[in-house]
Parts: sequence; structure tokens; C-alpha cells
Amino acid sequence: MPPSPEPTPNQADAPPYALIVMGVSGSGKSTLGAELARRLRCAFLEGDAFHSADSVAKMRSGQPLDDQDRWPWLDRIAAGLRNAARTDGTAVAACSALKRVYRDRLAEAVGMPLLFVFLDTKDSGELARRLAHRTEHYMPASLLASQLDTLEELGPDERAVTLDAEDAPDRLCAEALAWIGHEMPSAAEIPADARPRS
Ligand SMILES: Nc1ncnc2c1ncn2[C@@H]1O[C@H](COP(=O)(O)OP(=O)(O)OP(=O)(O)O)[C@@H](O)[C@H]1O
Ligand SMILES: O=C(O)[C@H](O)[C@@H](O)[C@H](O)[C@H](O)CO
Repeated sequence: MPPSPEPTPNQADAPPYALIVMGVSGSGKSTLGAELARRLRCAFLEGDAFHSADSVAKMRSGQPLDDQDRWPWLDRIAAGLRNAARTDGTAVAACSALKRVYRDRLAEAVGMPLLFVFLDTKDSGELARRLAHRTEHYMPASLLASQLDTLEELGPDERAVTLDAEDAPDRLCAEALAWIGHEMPSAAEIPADARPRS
């Protein structure tokens, strides 16, 4: 079977789609998401930047977020993804998207095919070490346990690929691009009102 074609930047006439790199804190969402956006020549939206100041202060103080903290955050990310993808043909966001209900809300709000790249871990110790070494970030390593407890498995109906968060960044990028190349949505899936503005 020939290898999946690596996706090129979404063609001008191709229907838009959005991508979210998801997973717990420290799994590598921002690192992979930024590289995917560079390779796809599209916008990268750092989910951390969409939190309210109160939510950042809450996490910084060692308290996990709850649904009420996350709903407006998820809506802001979805709006940003939708606008960027309608302009560029696609867009990538880094967002933990821990619960299925969060992912469904994102997909509903984005209003176009939404693909998830899930960075899964079998070794939370590796992630804890990454967080411990990260200095310029509000997220304490102590919140990793609550992240893992909140994370819900992907359903078989979710359009997602699961990668190993402990793999090397270049391997993760190659695997993600190969899957995206296979998954590029057909025009038929795009609601008429989500097509790029002519
Ligand atoms: N594949 C990888 N292998 C080893 N280290 C990595 C990998 N990906 C990211 N890192 C490192 O792990 C730390 C966390 O990475 P990153 O910020 O991308 O994770 P994140 O999931 O976005 O975290 P958060 O959700 O807390 O923002 C960084 O120091 C980064 O350099
Ligand atoms: O509660 C959550 O869903 C997570 O805390 C994320 O929203 C954090 O912003 C991210 O992991 C930064 O560390």
C-alpha cells in the first residue's frame, strides 16, 4: 500500500478543516501543534493563551479547573480555530480537551471537520519530569494527577489518532502528518456556511 501522501497546505479550493493537539499538561501539545502548523503553513493557536486571568491564577495556585472554568475557554478556542481555518483552509490548536463533552463542544462550535491528535502517555513520570523542568509556565507539576484523572478516552466515533507522547518530536510530527494526509476531509463534509469566504 503506497504511503499516505503528506498533506500540503490546504488548497485554496479545498474545504476547511481544523486540528487540535490534545492531552494532559506536559504531553507536548504546544511543541507538536506549533510544528504541525509550520508544516501545514497555517495558524497555530496556543490554548493556554485563551484562559482567563482568573483561571491562570487558579492553576498557578495549584487548583484544577472545573467545567465552568473551561466552557468559555473552549468556546474562545473554537471561535479562533473556525476564523483561522476559514481564512487559511486549516488551523491547529493546542488544547487539553480532556473530556469527551469538551471535544463535542469544540466540534460543534468549530462547524467544520475537527481532527484530534492525542498525545497519550504510558509514563506519567516522564511528563512529571518535563513539568518539573519547565520554569516559565504557570502550570504546577502537582496538577498532573488531576489532569490524568479528568482525561477521558477517545470514543471510536471520534476522528482522532493516538500517538505516544514519549516519542521524539520529529517522529510525532511525521506520524501526525501521515495520518492527516490520510484523513483530509472531502468537500462533501463541509457545511456550506463554513466554506472559506470567496
Ligand atoms: N516529544 C517530546 N519529547 C521530550 N520532551 C518534550 C516533547 N514534547 C515536548 N517536550 C518538552 O516537554 C515540556 C512540555 O511541552 P509542551 O509545553 O509542548 O507540553 P503541553 O502539553 O503543551 O503542556 P501544557 O499543556 O502544560 O502547556 C517542554 O519543556 C517541552 O520542551
Ligand atoms: O485544565 C486543563 O484543561 C489544563 O489545565 C489546561 O487547560 C492547561 O491550560 C494546560 O494544560 C496548561 O498547562
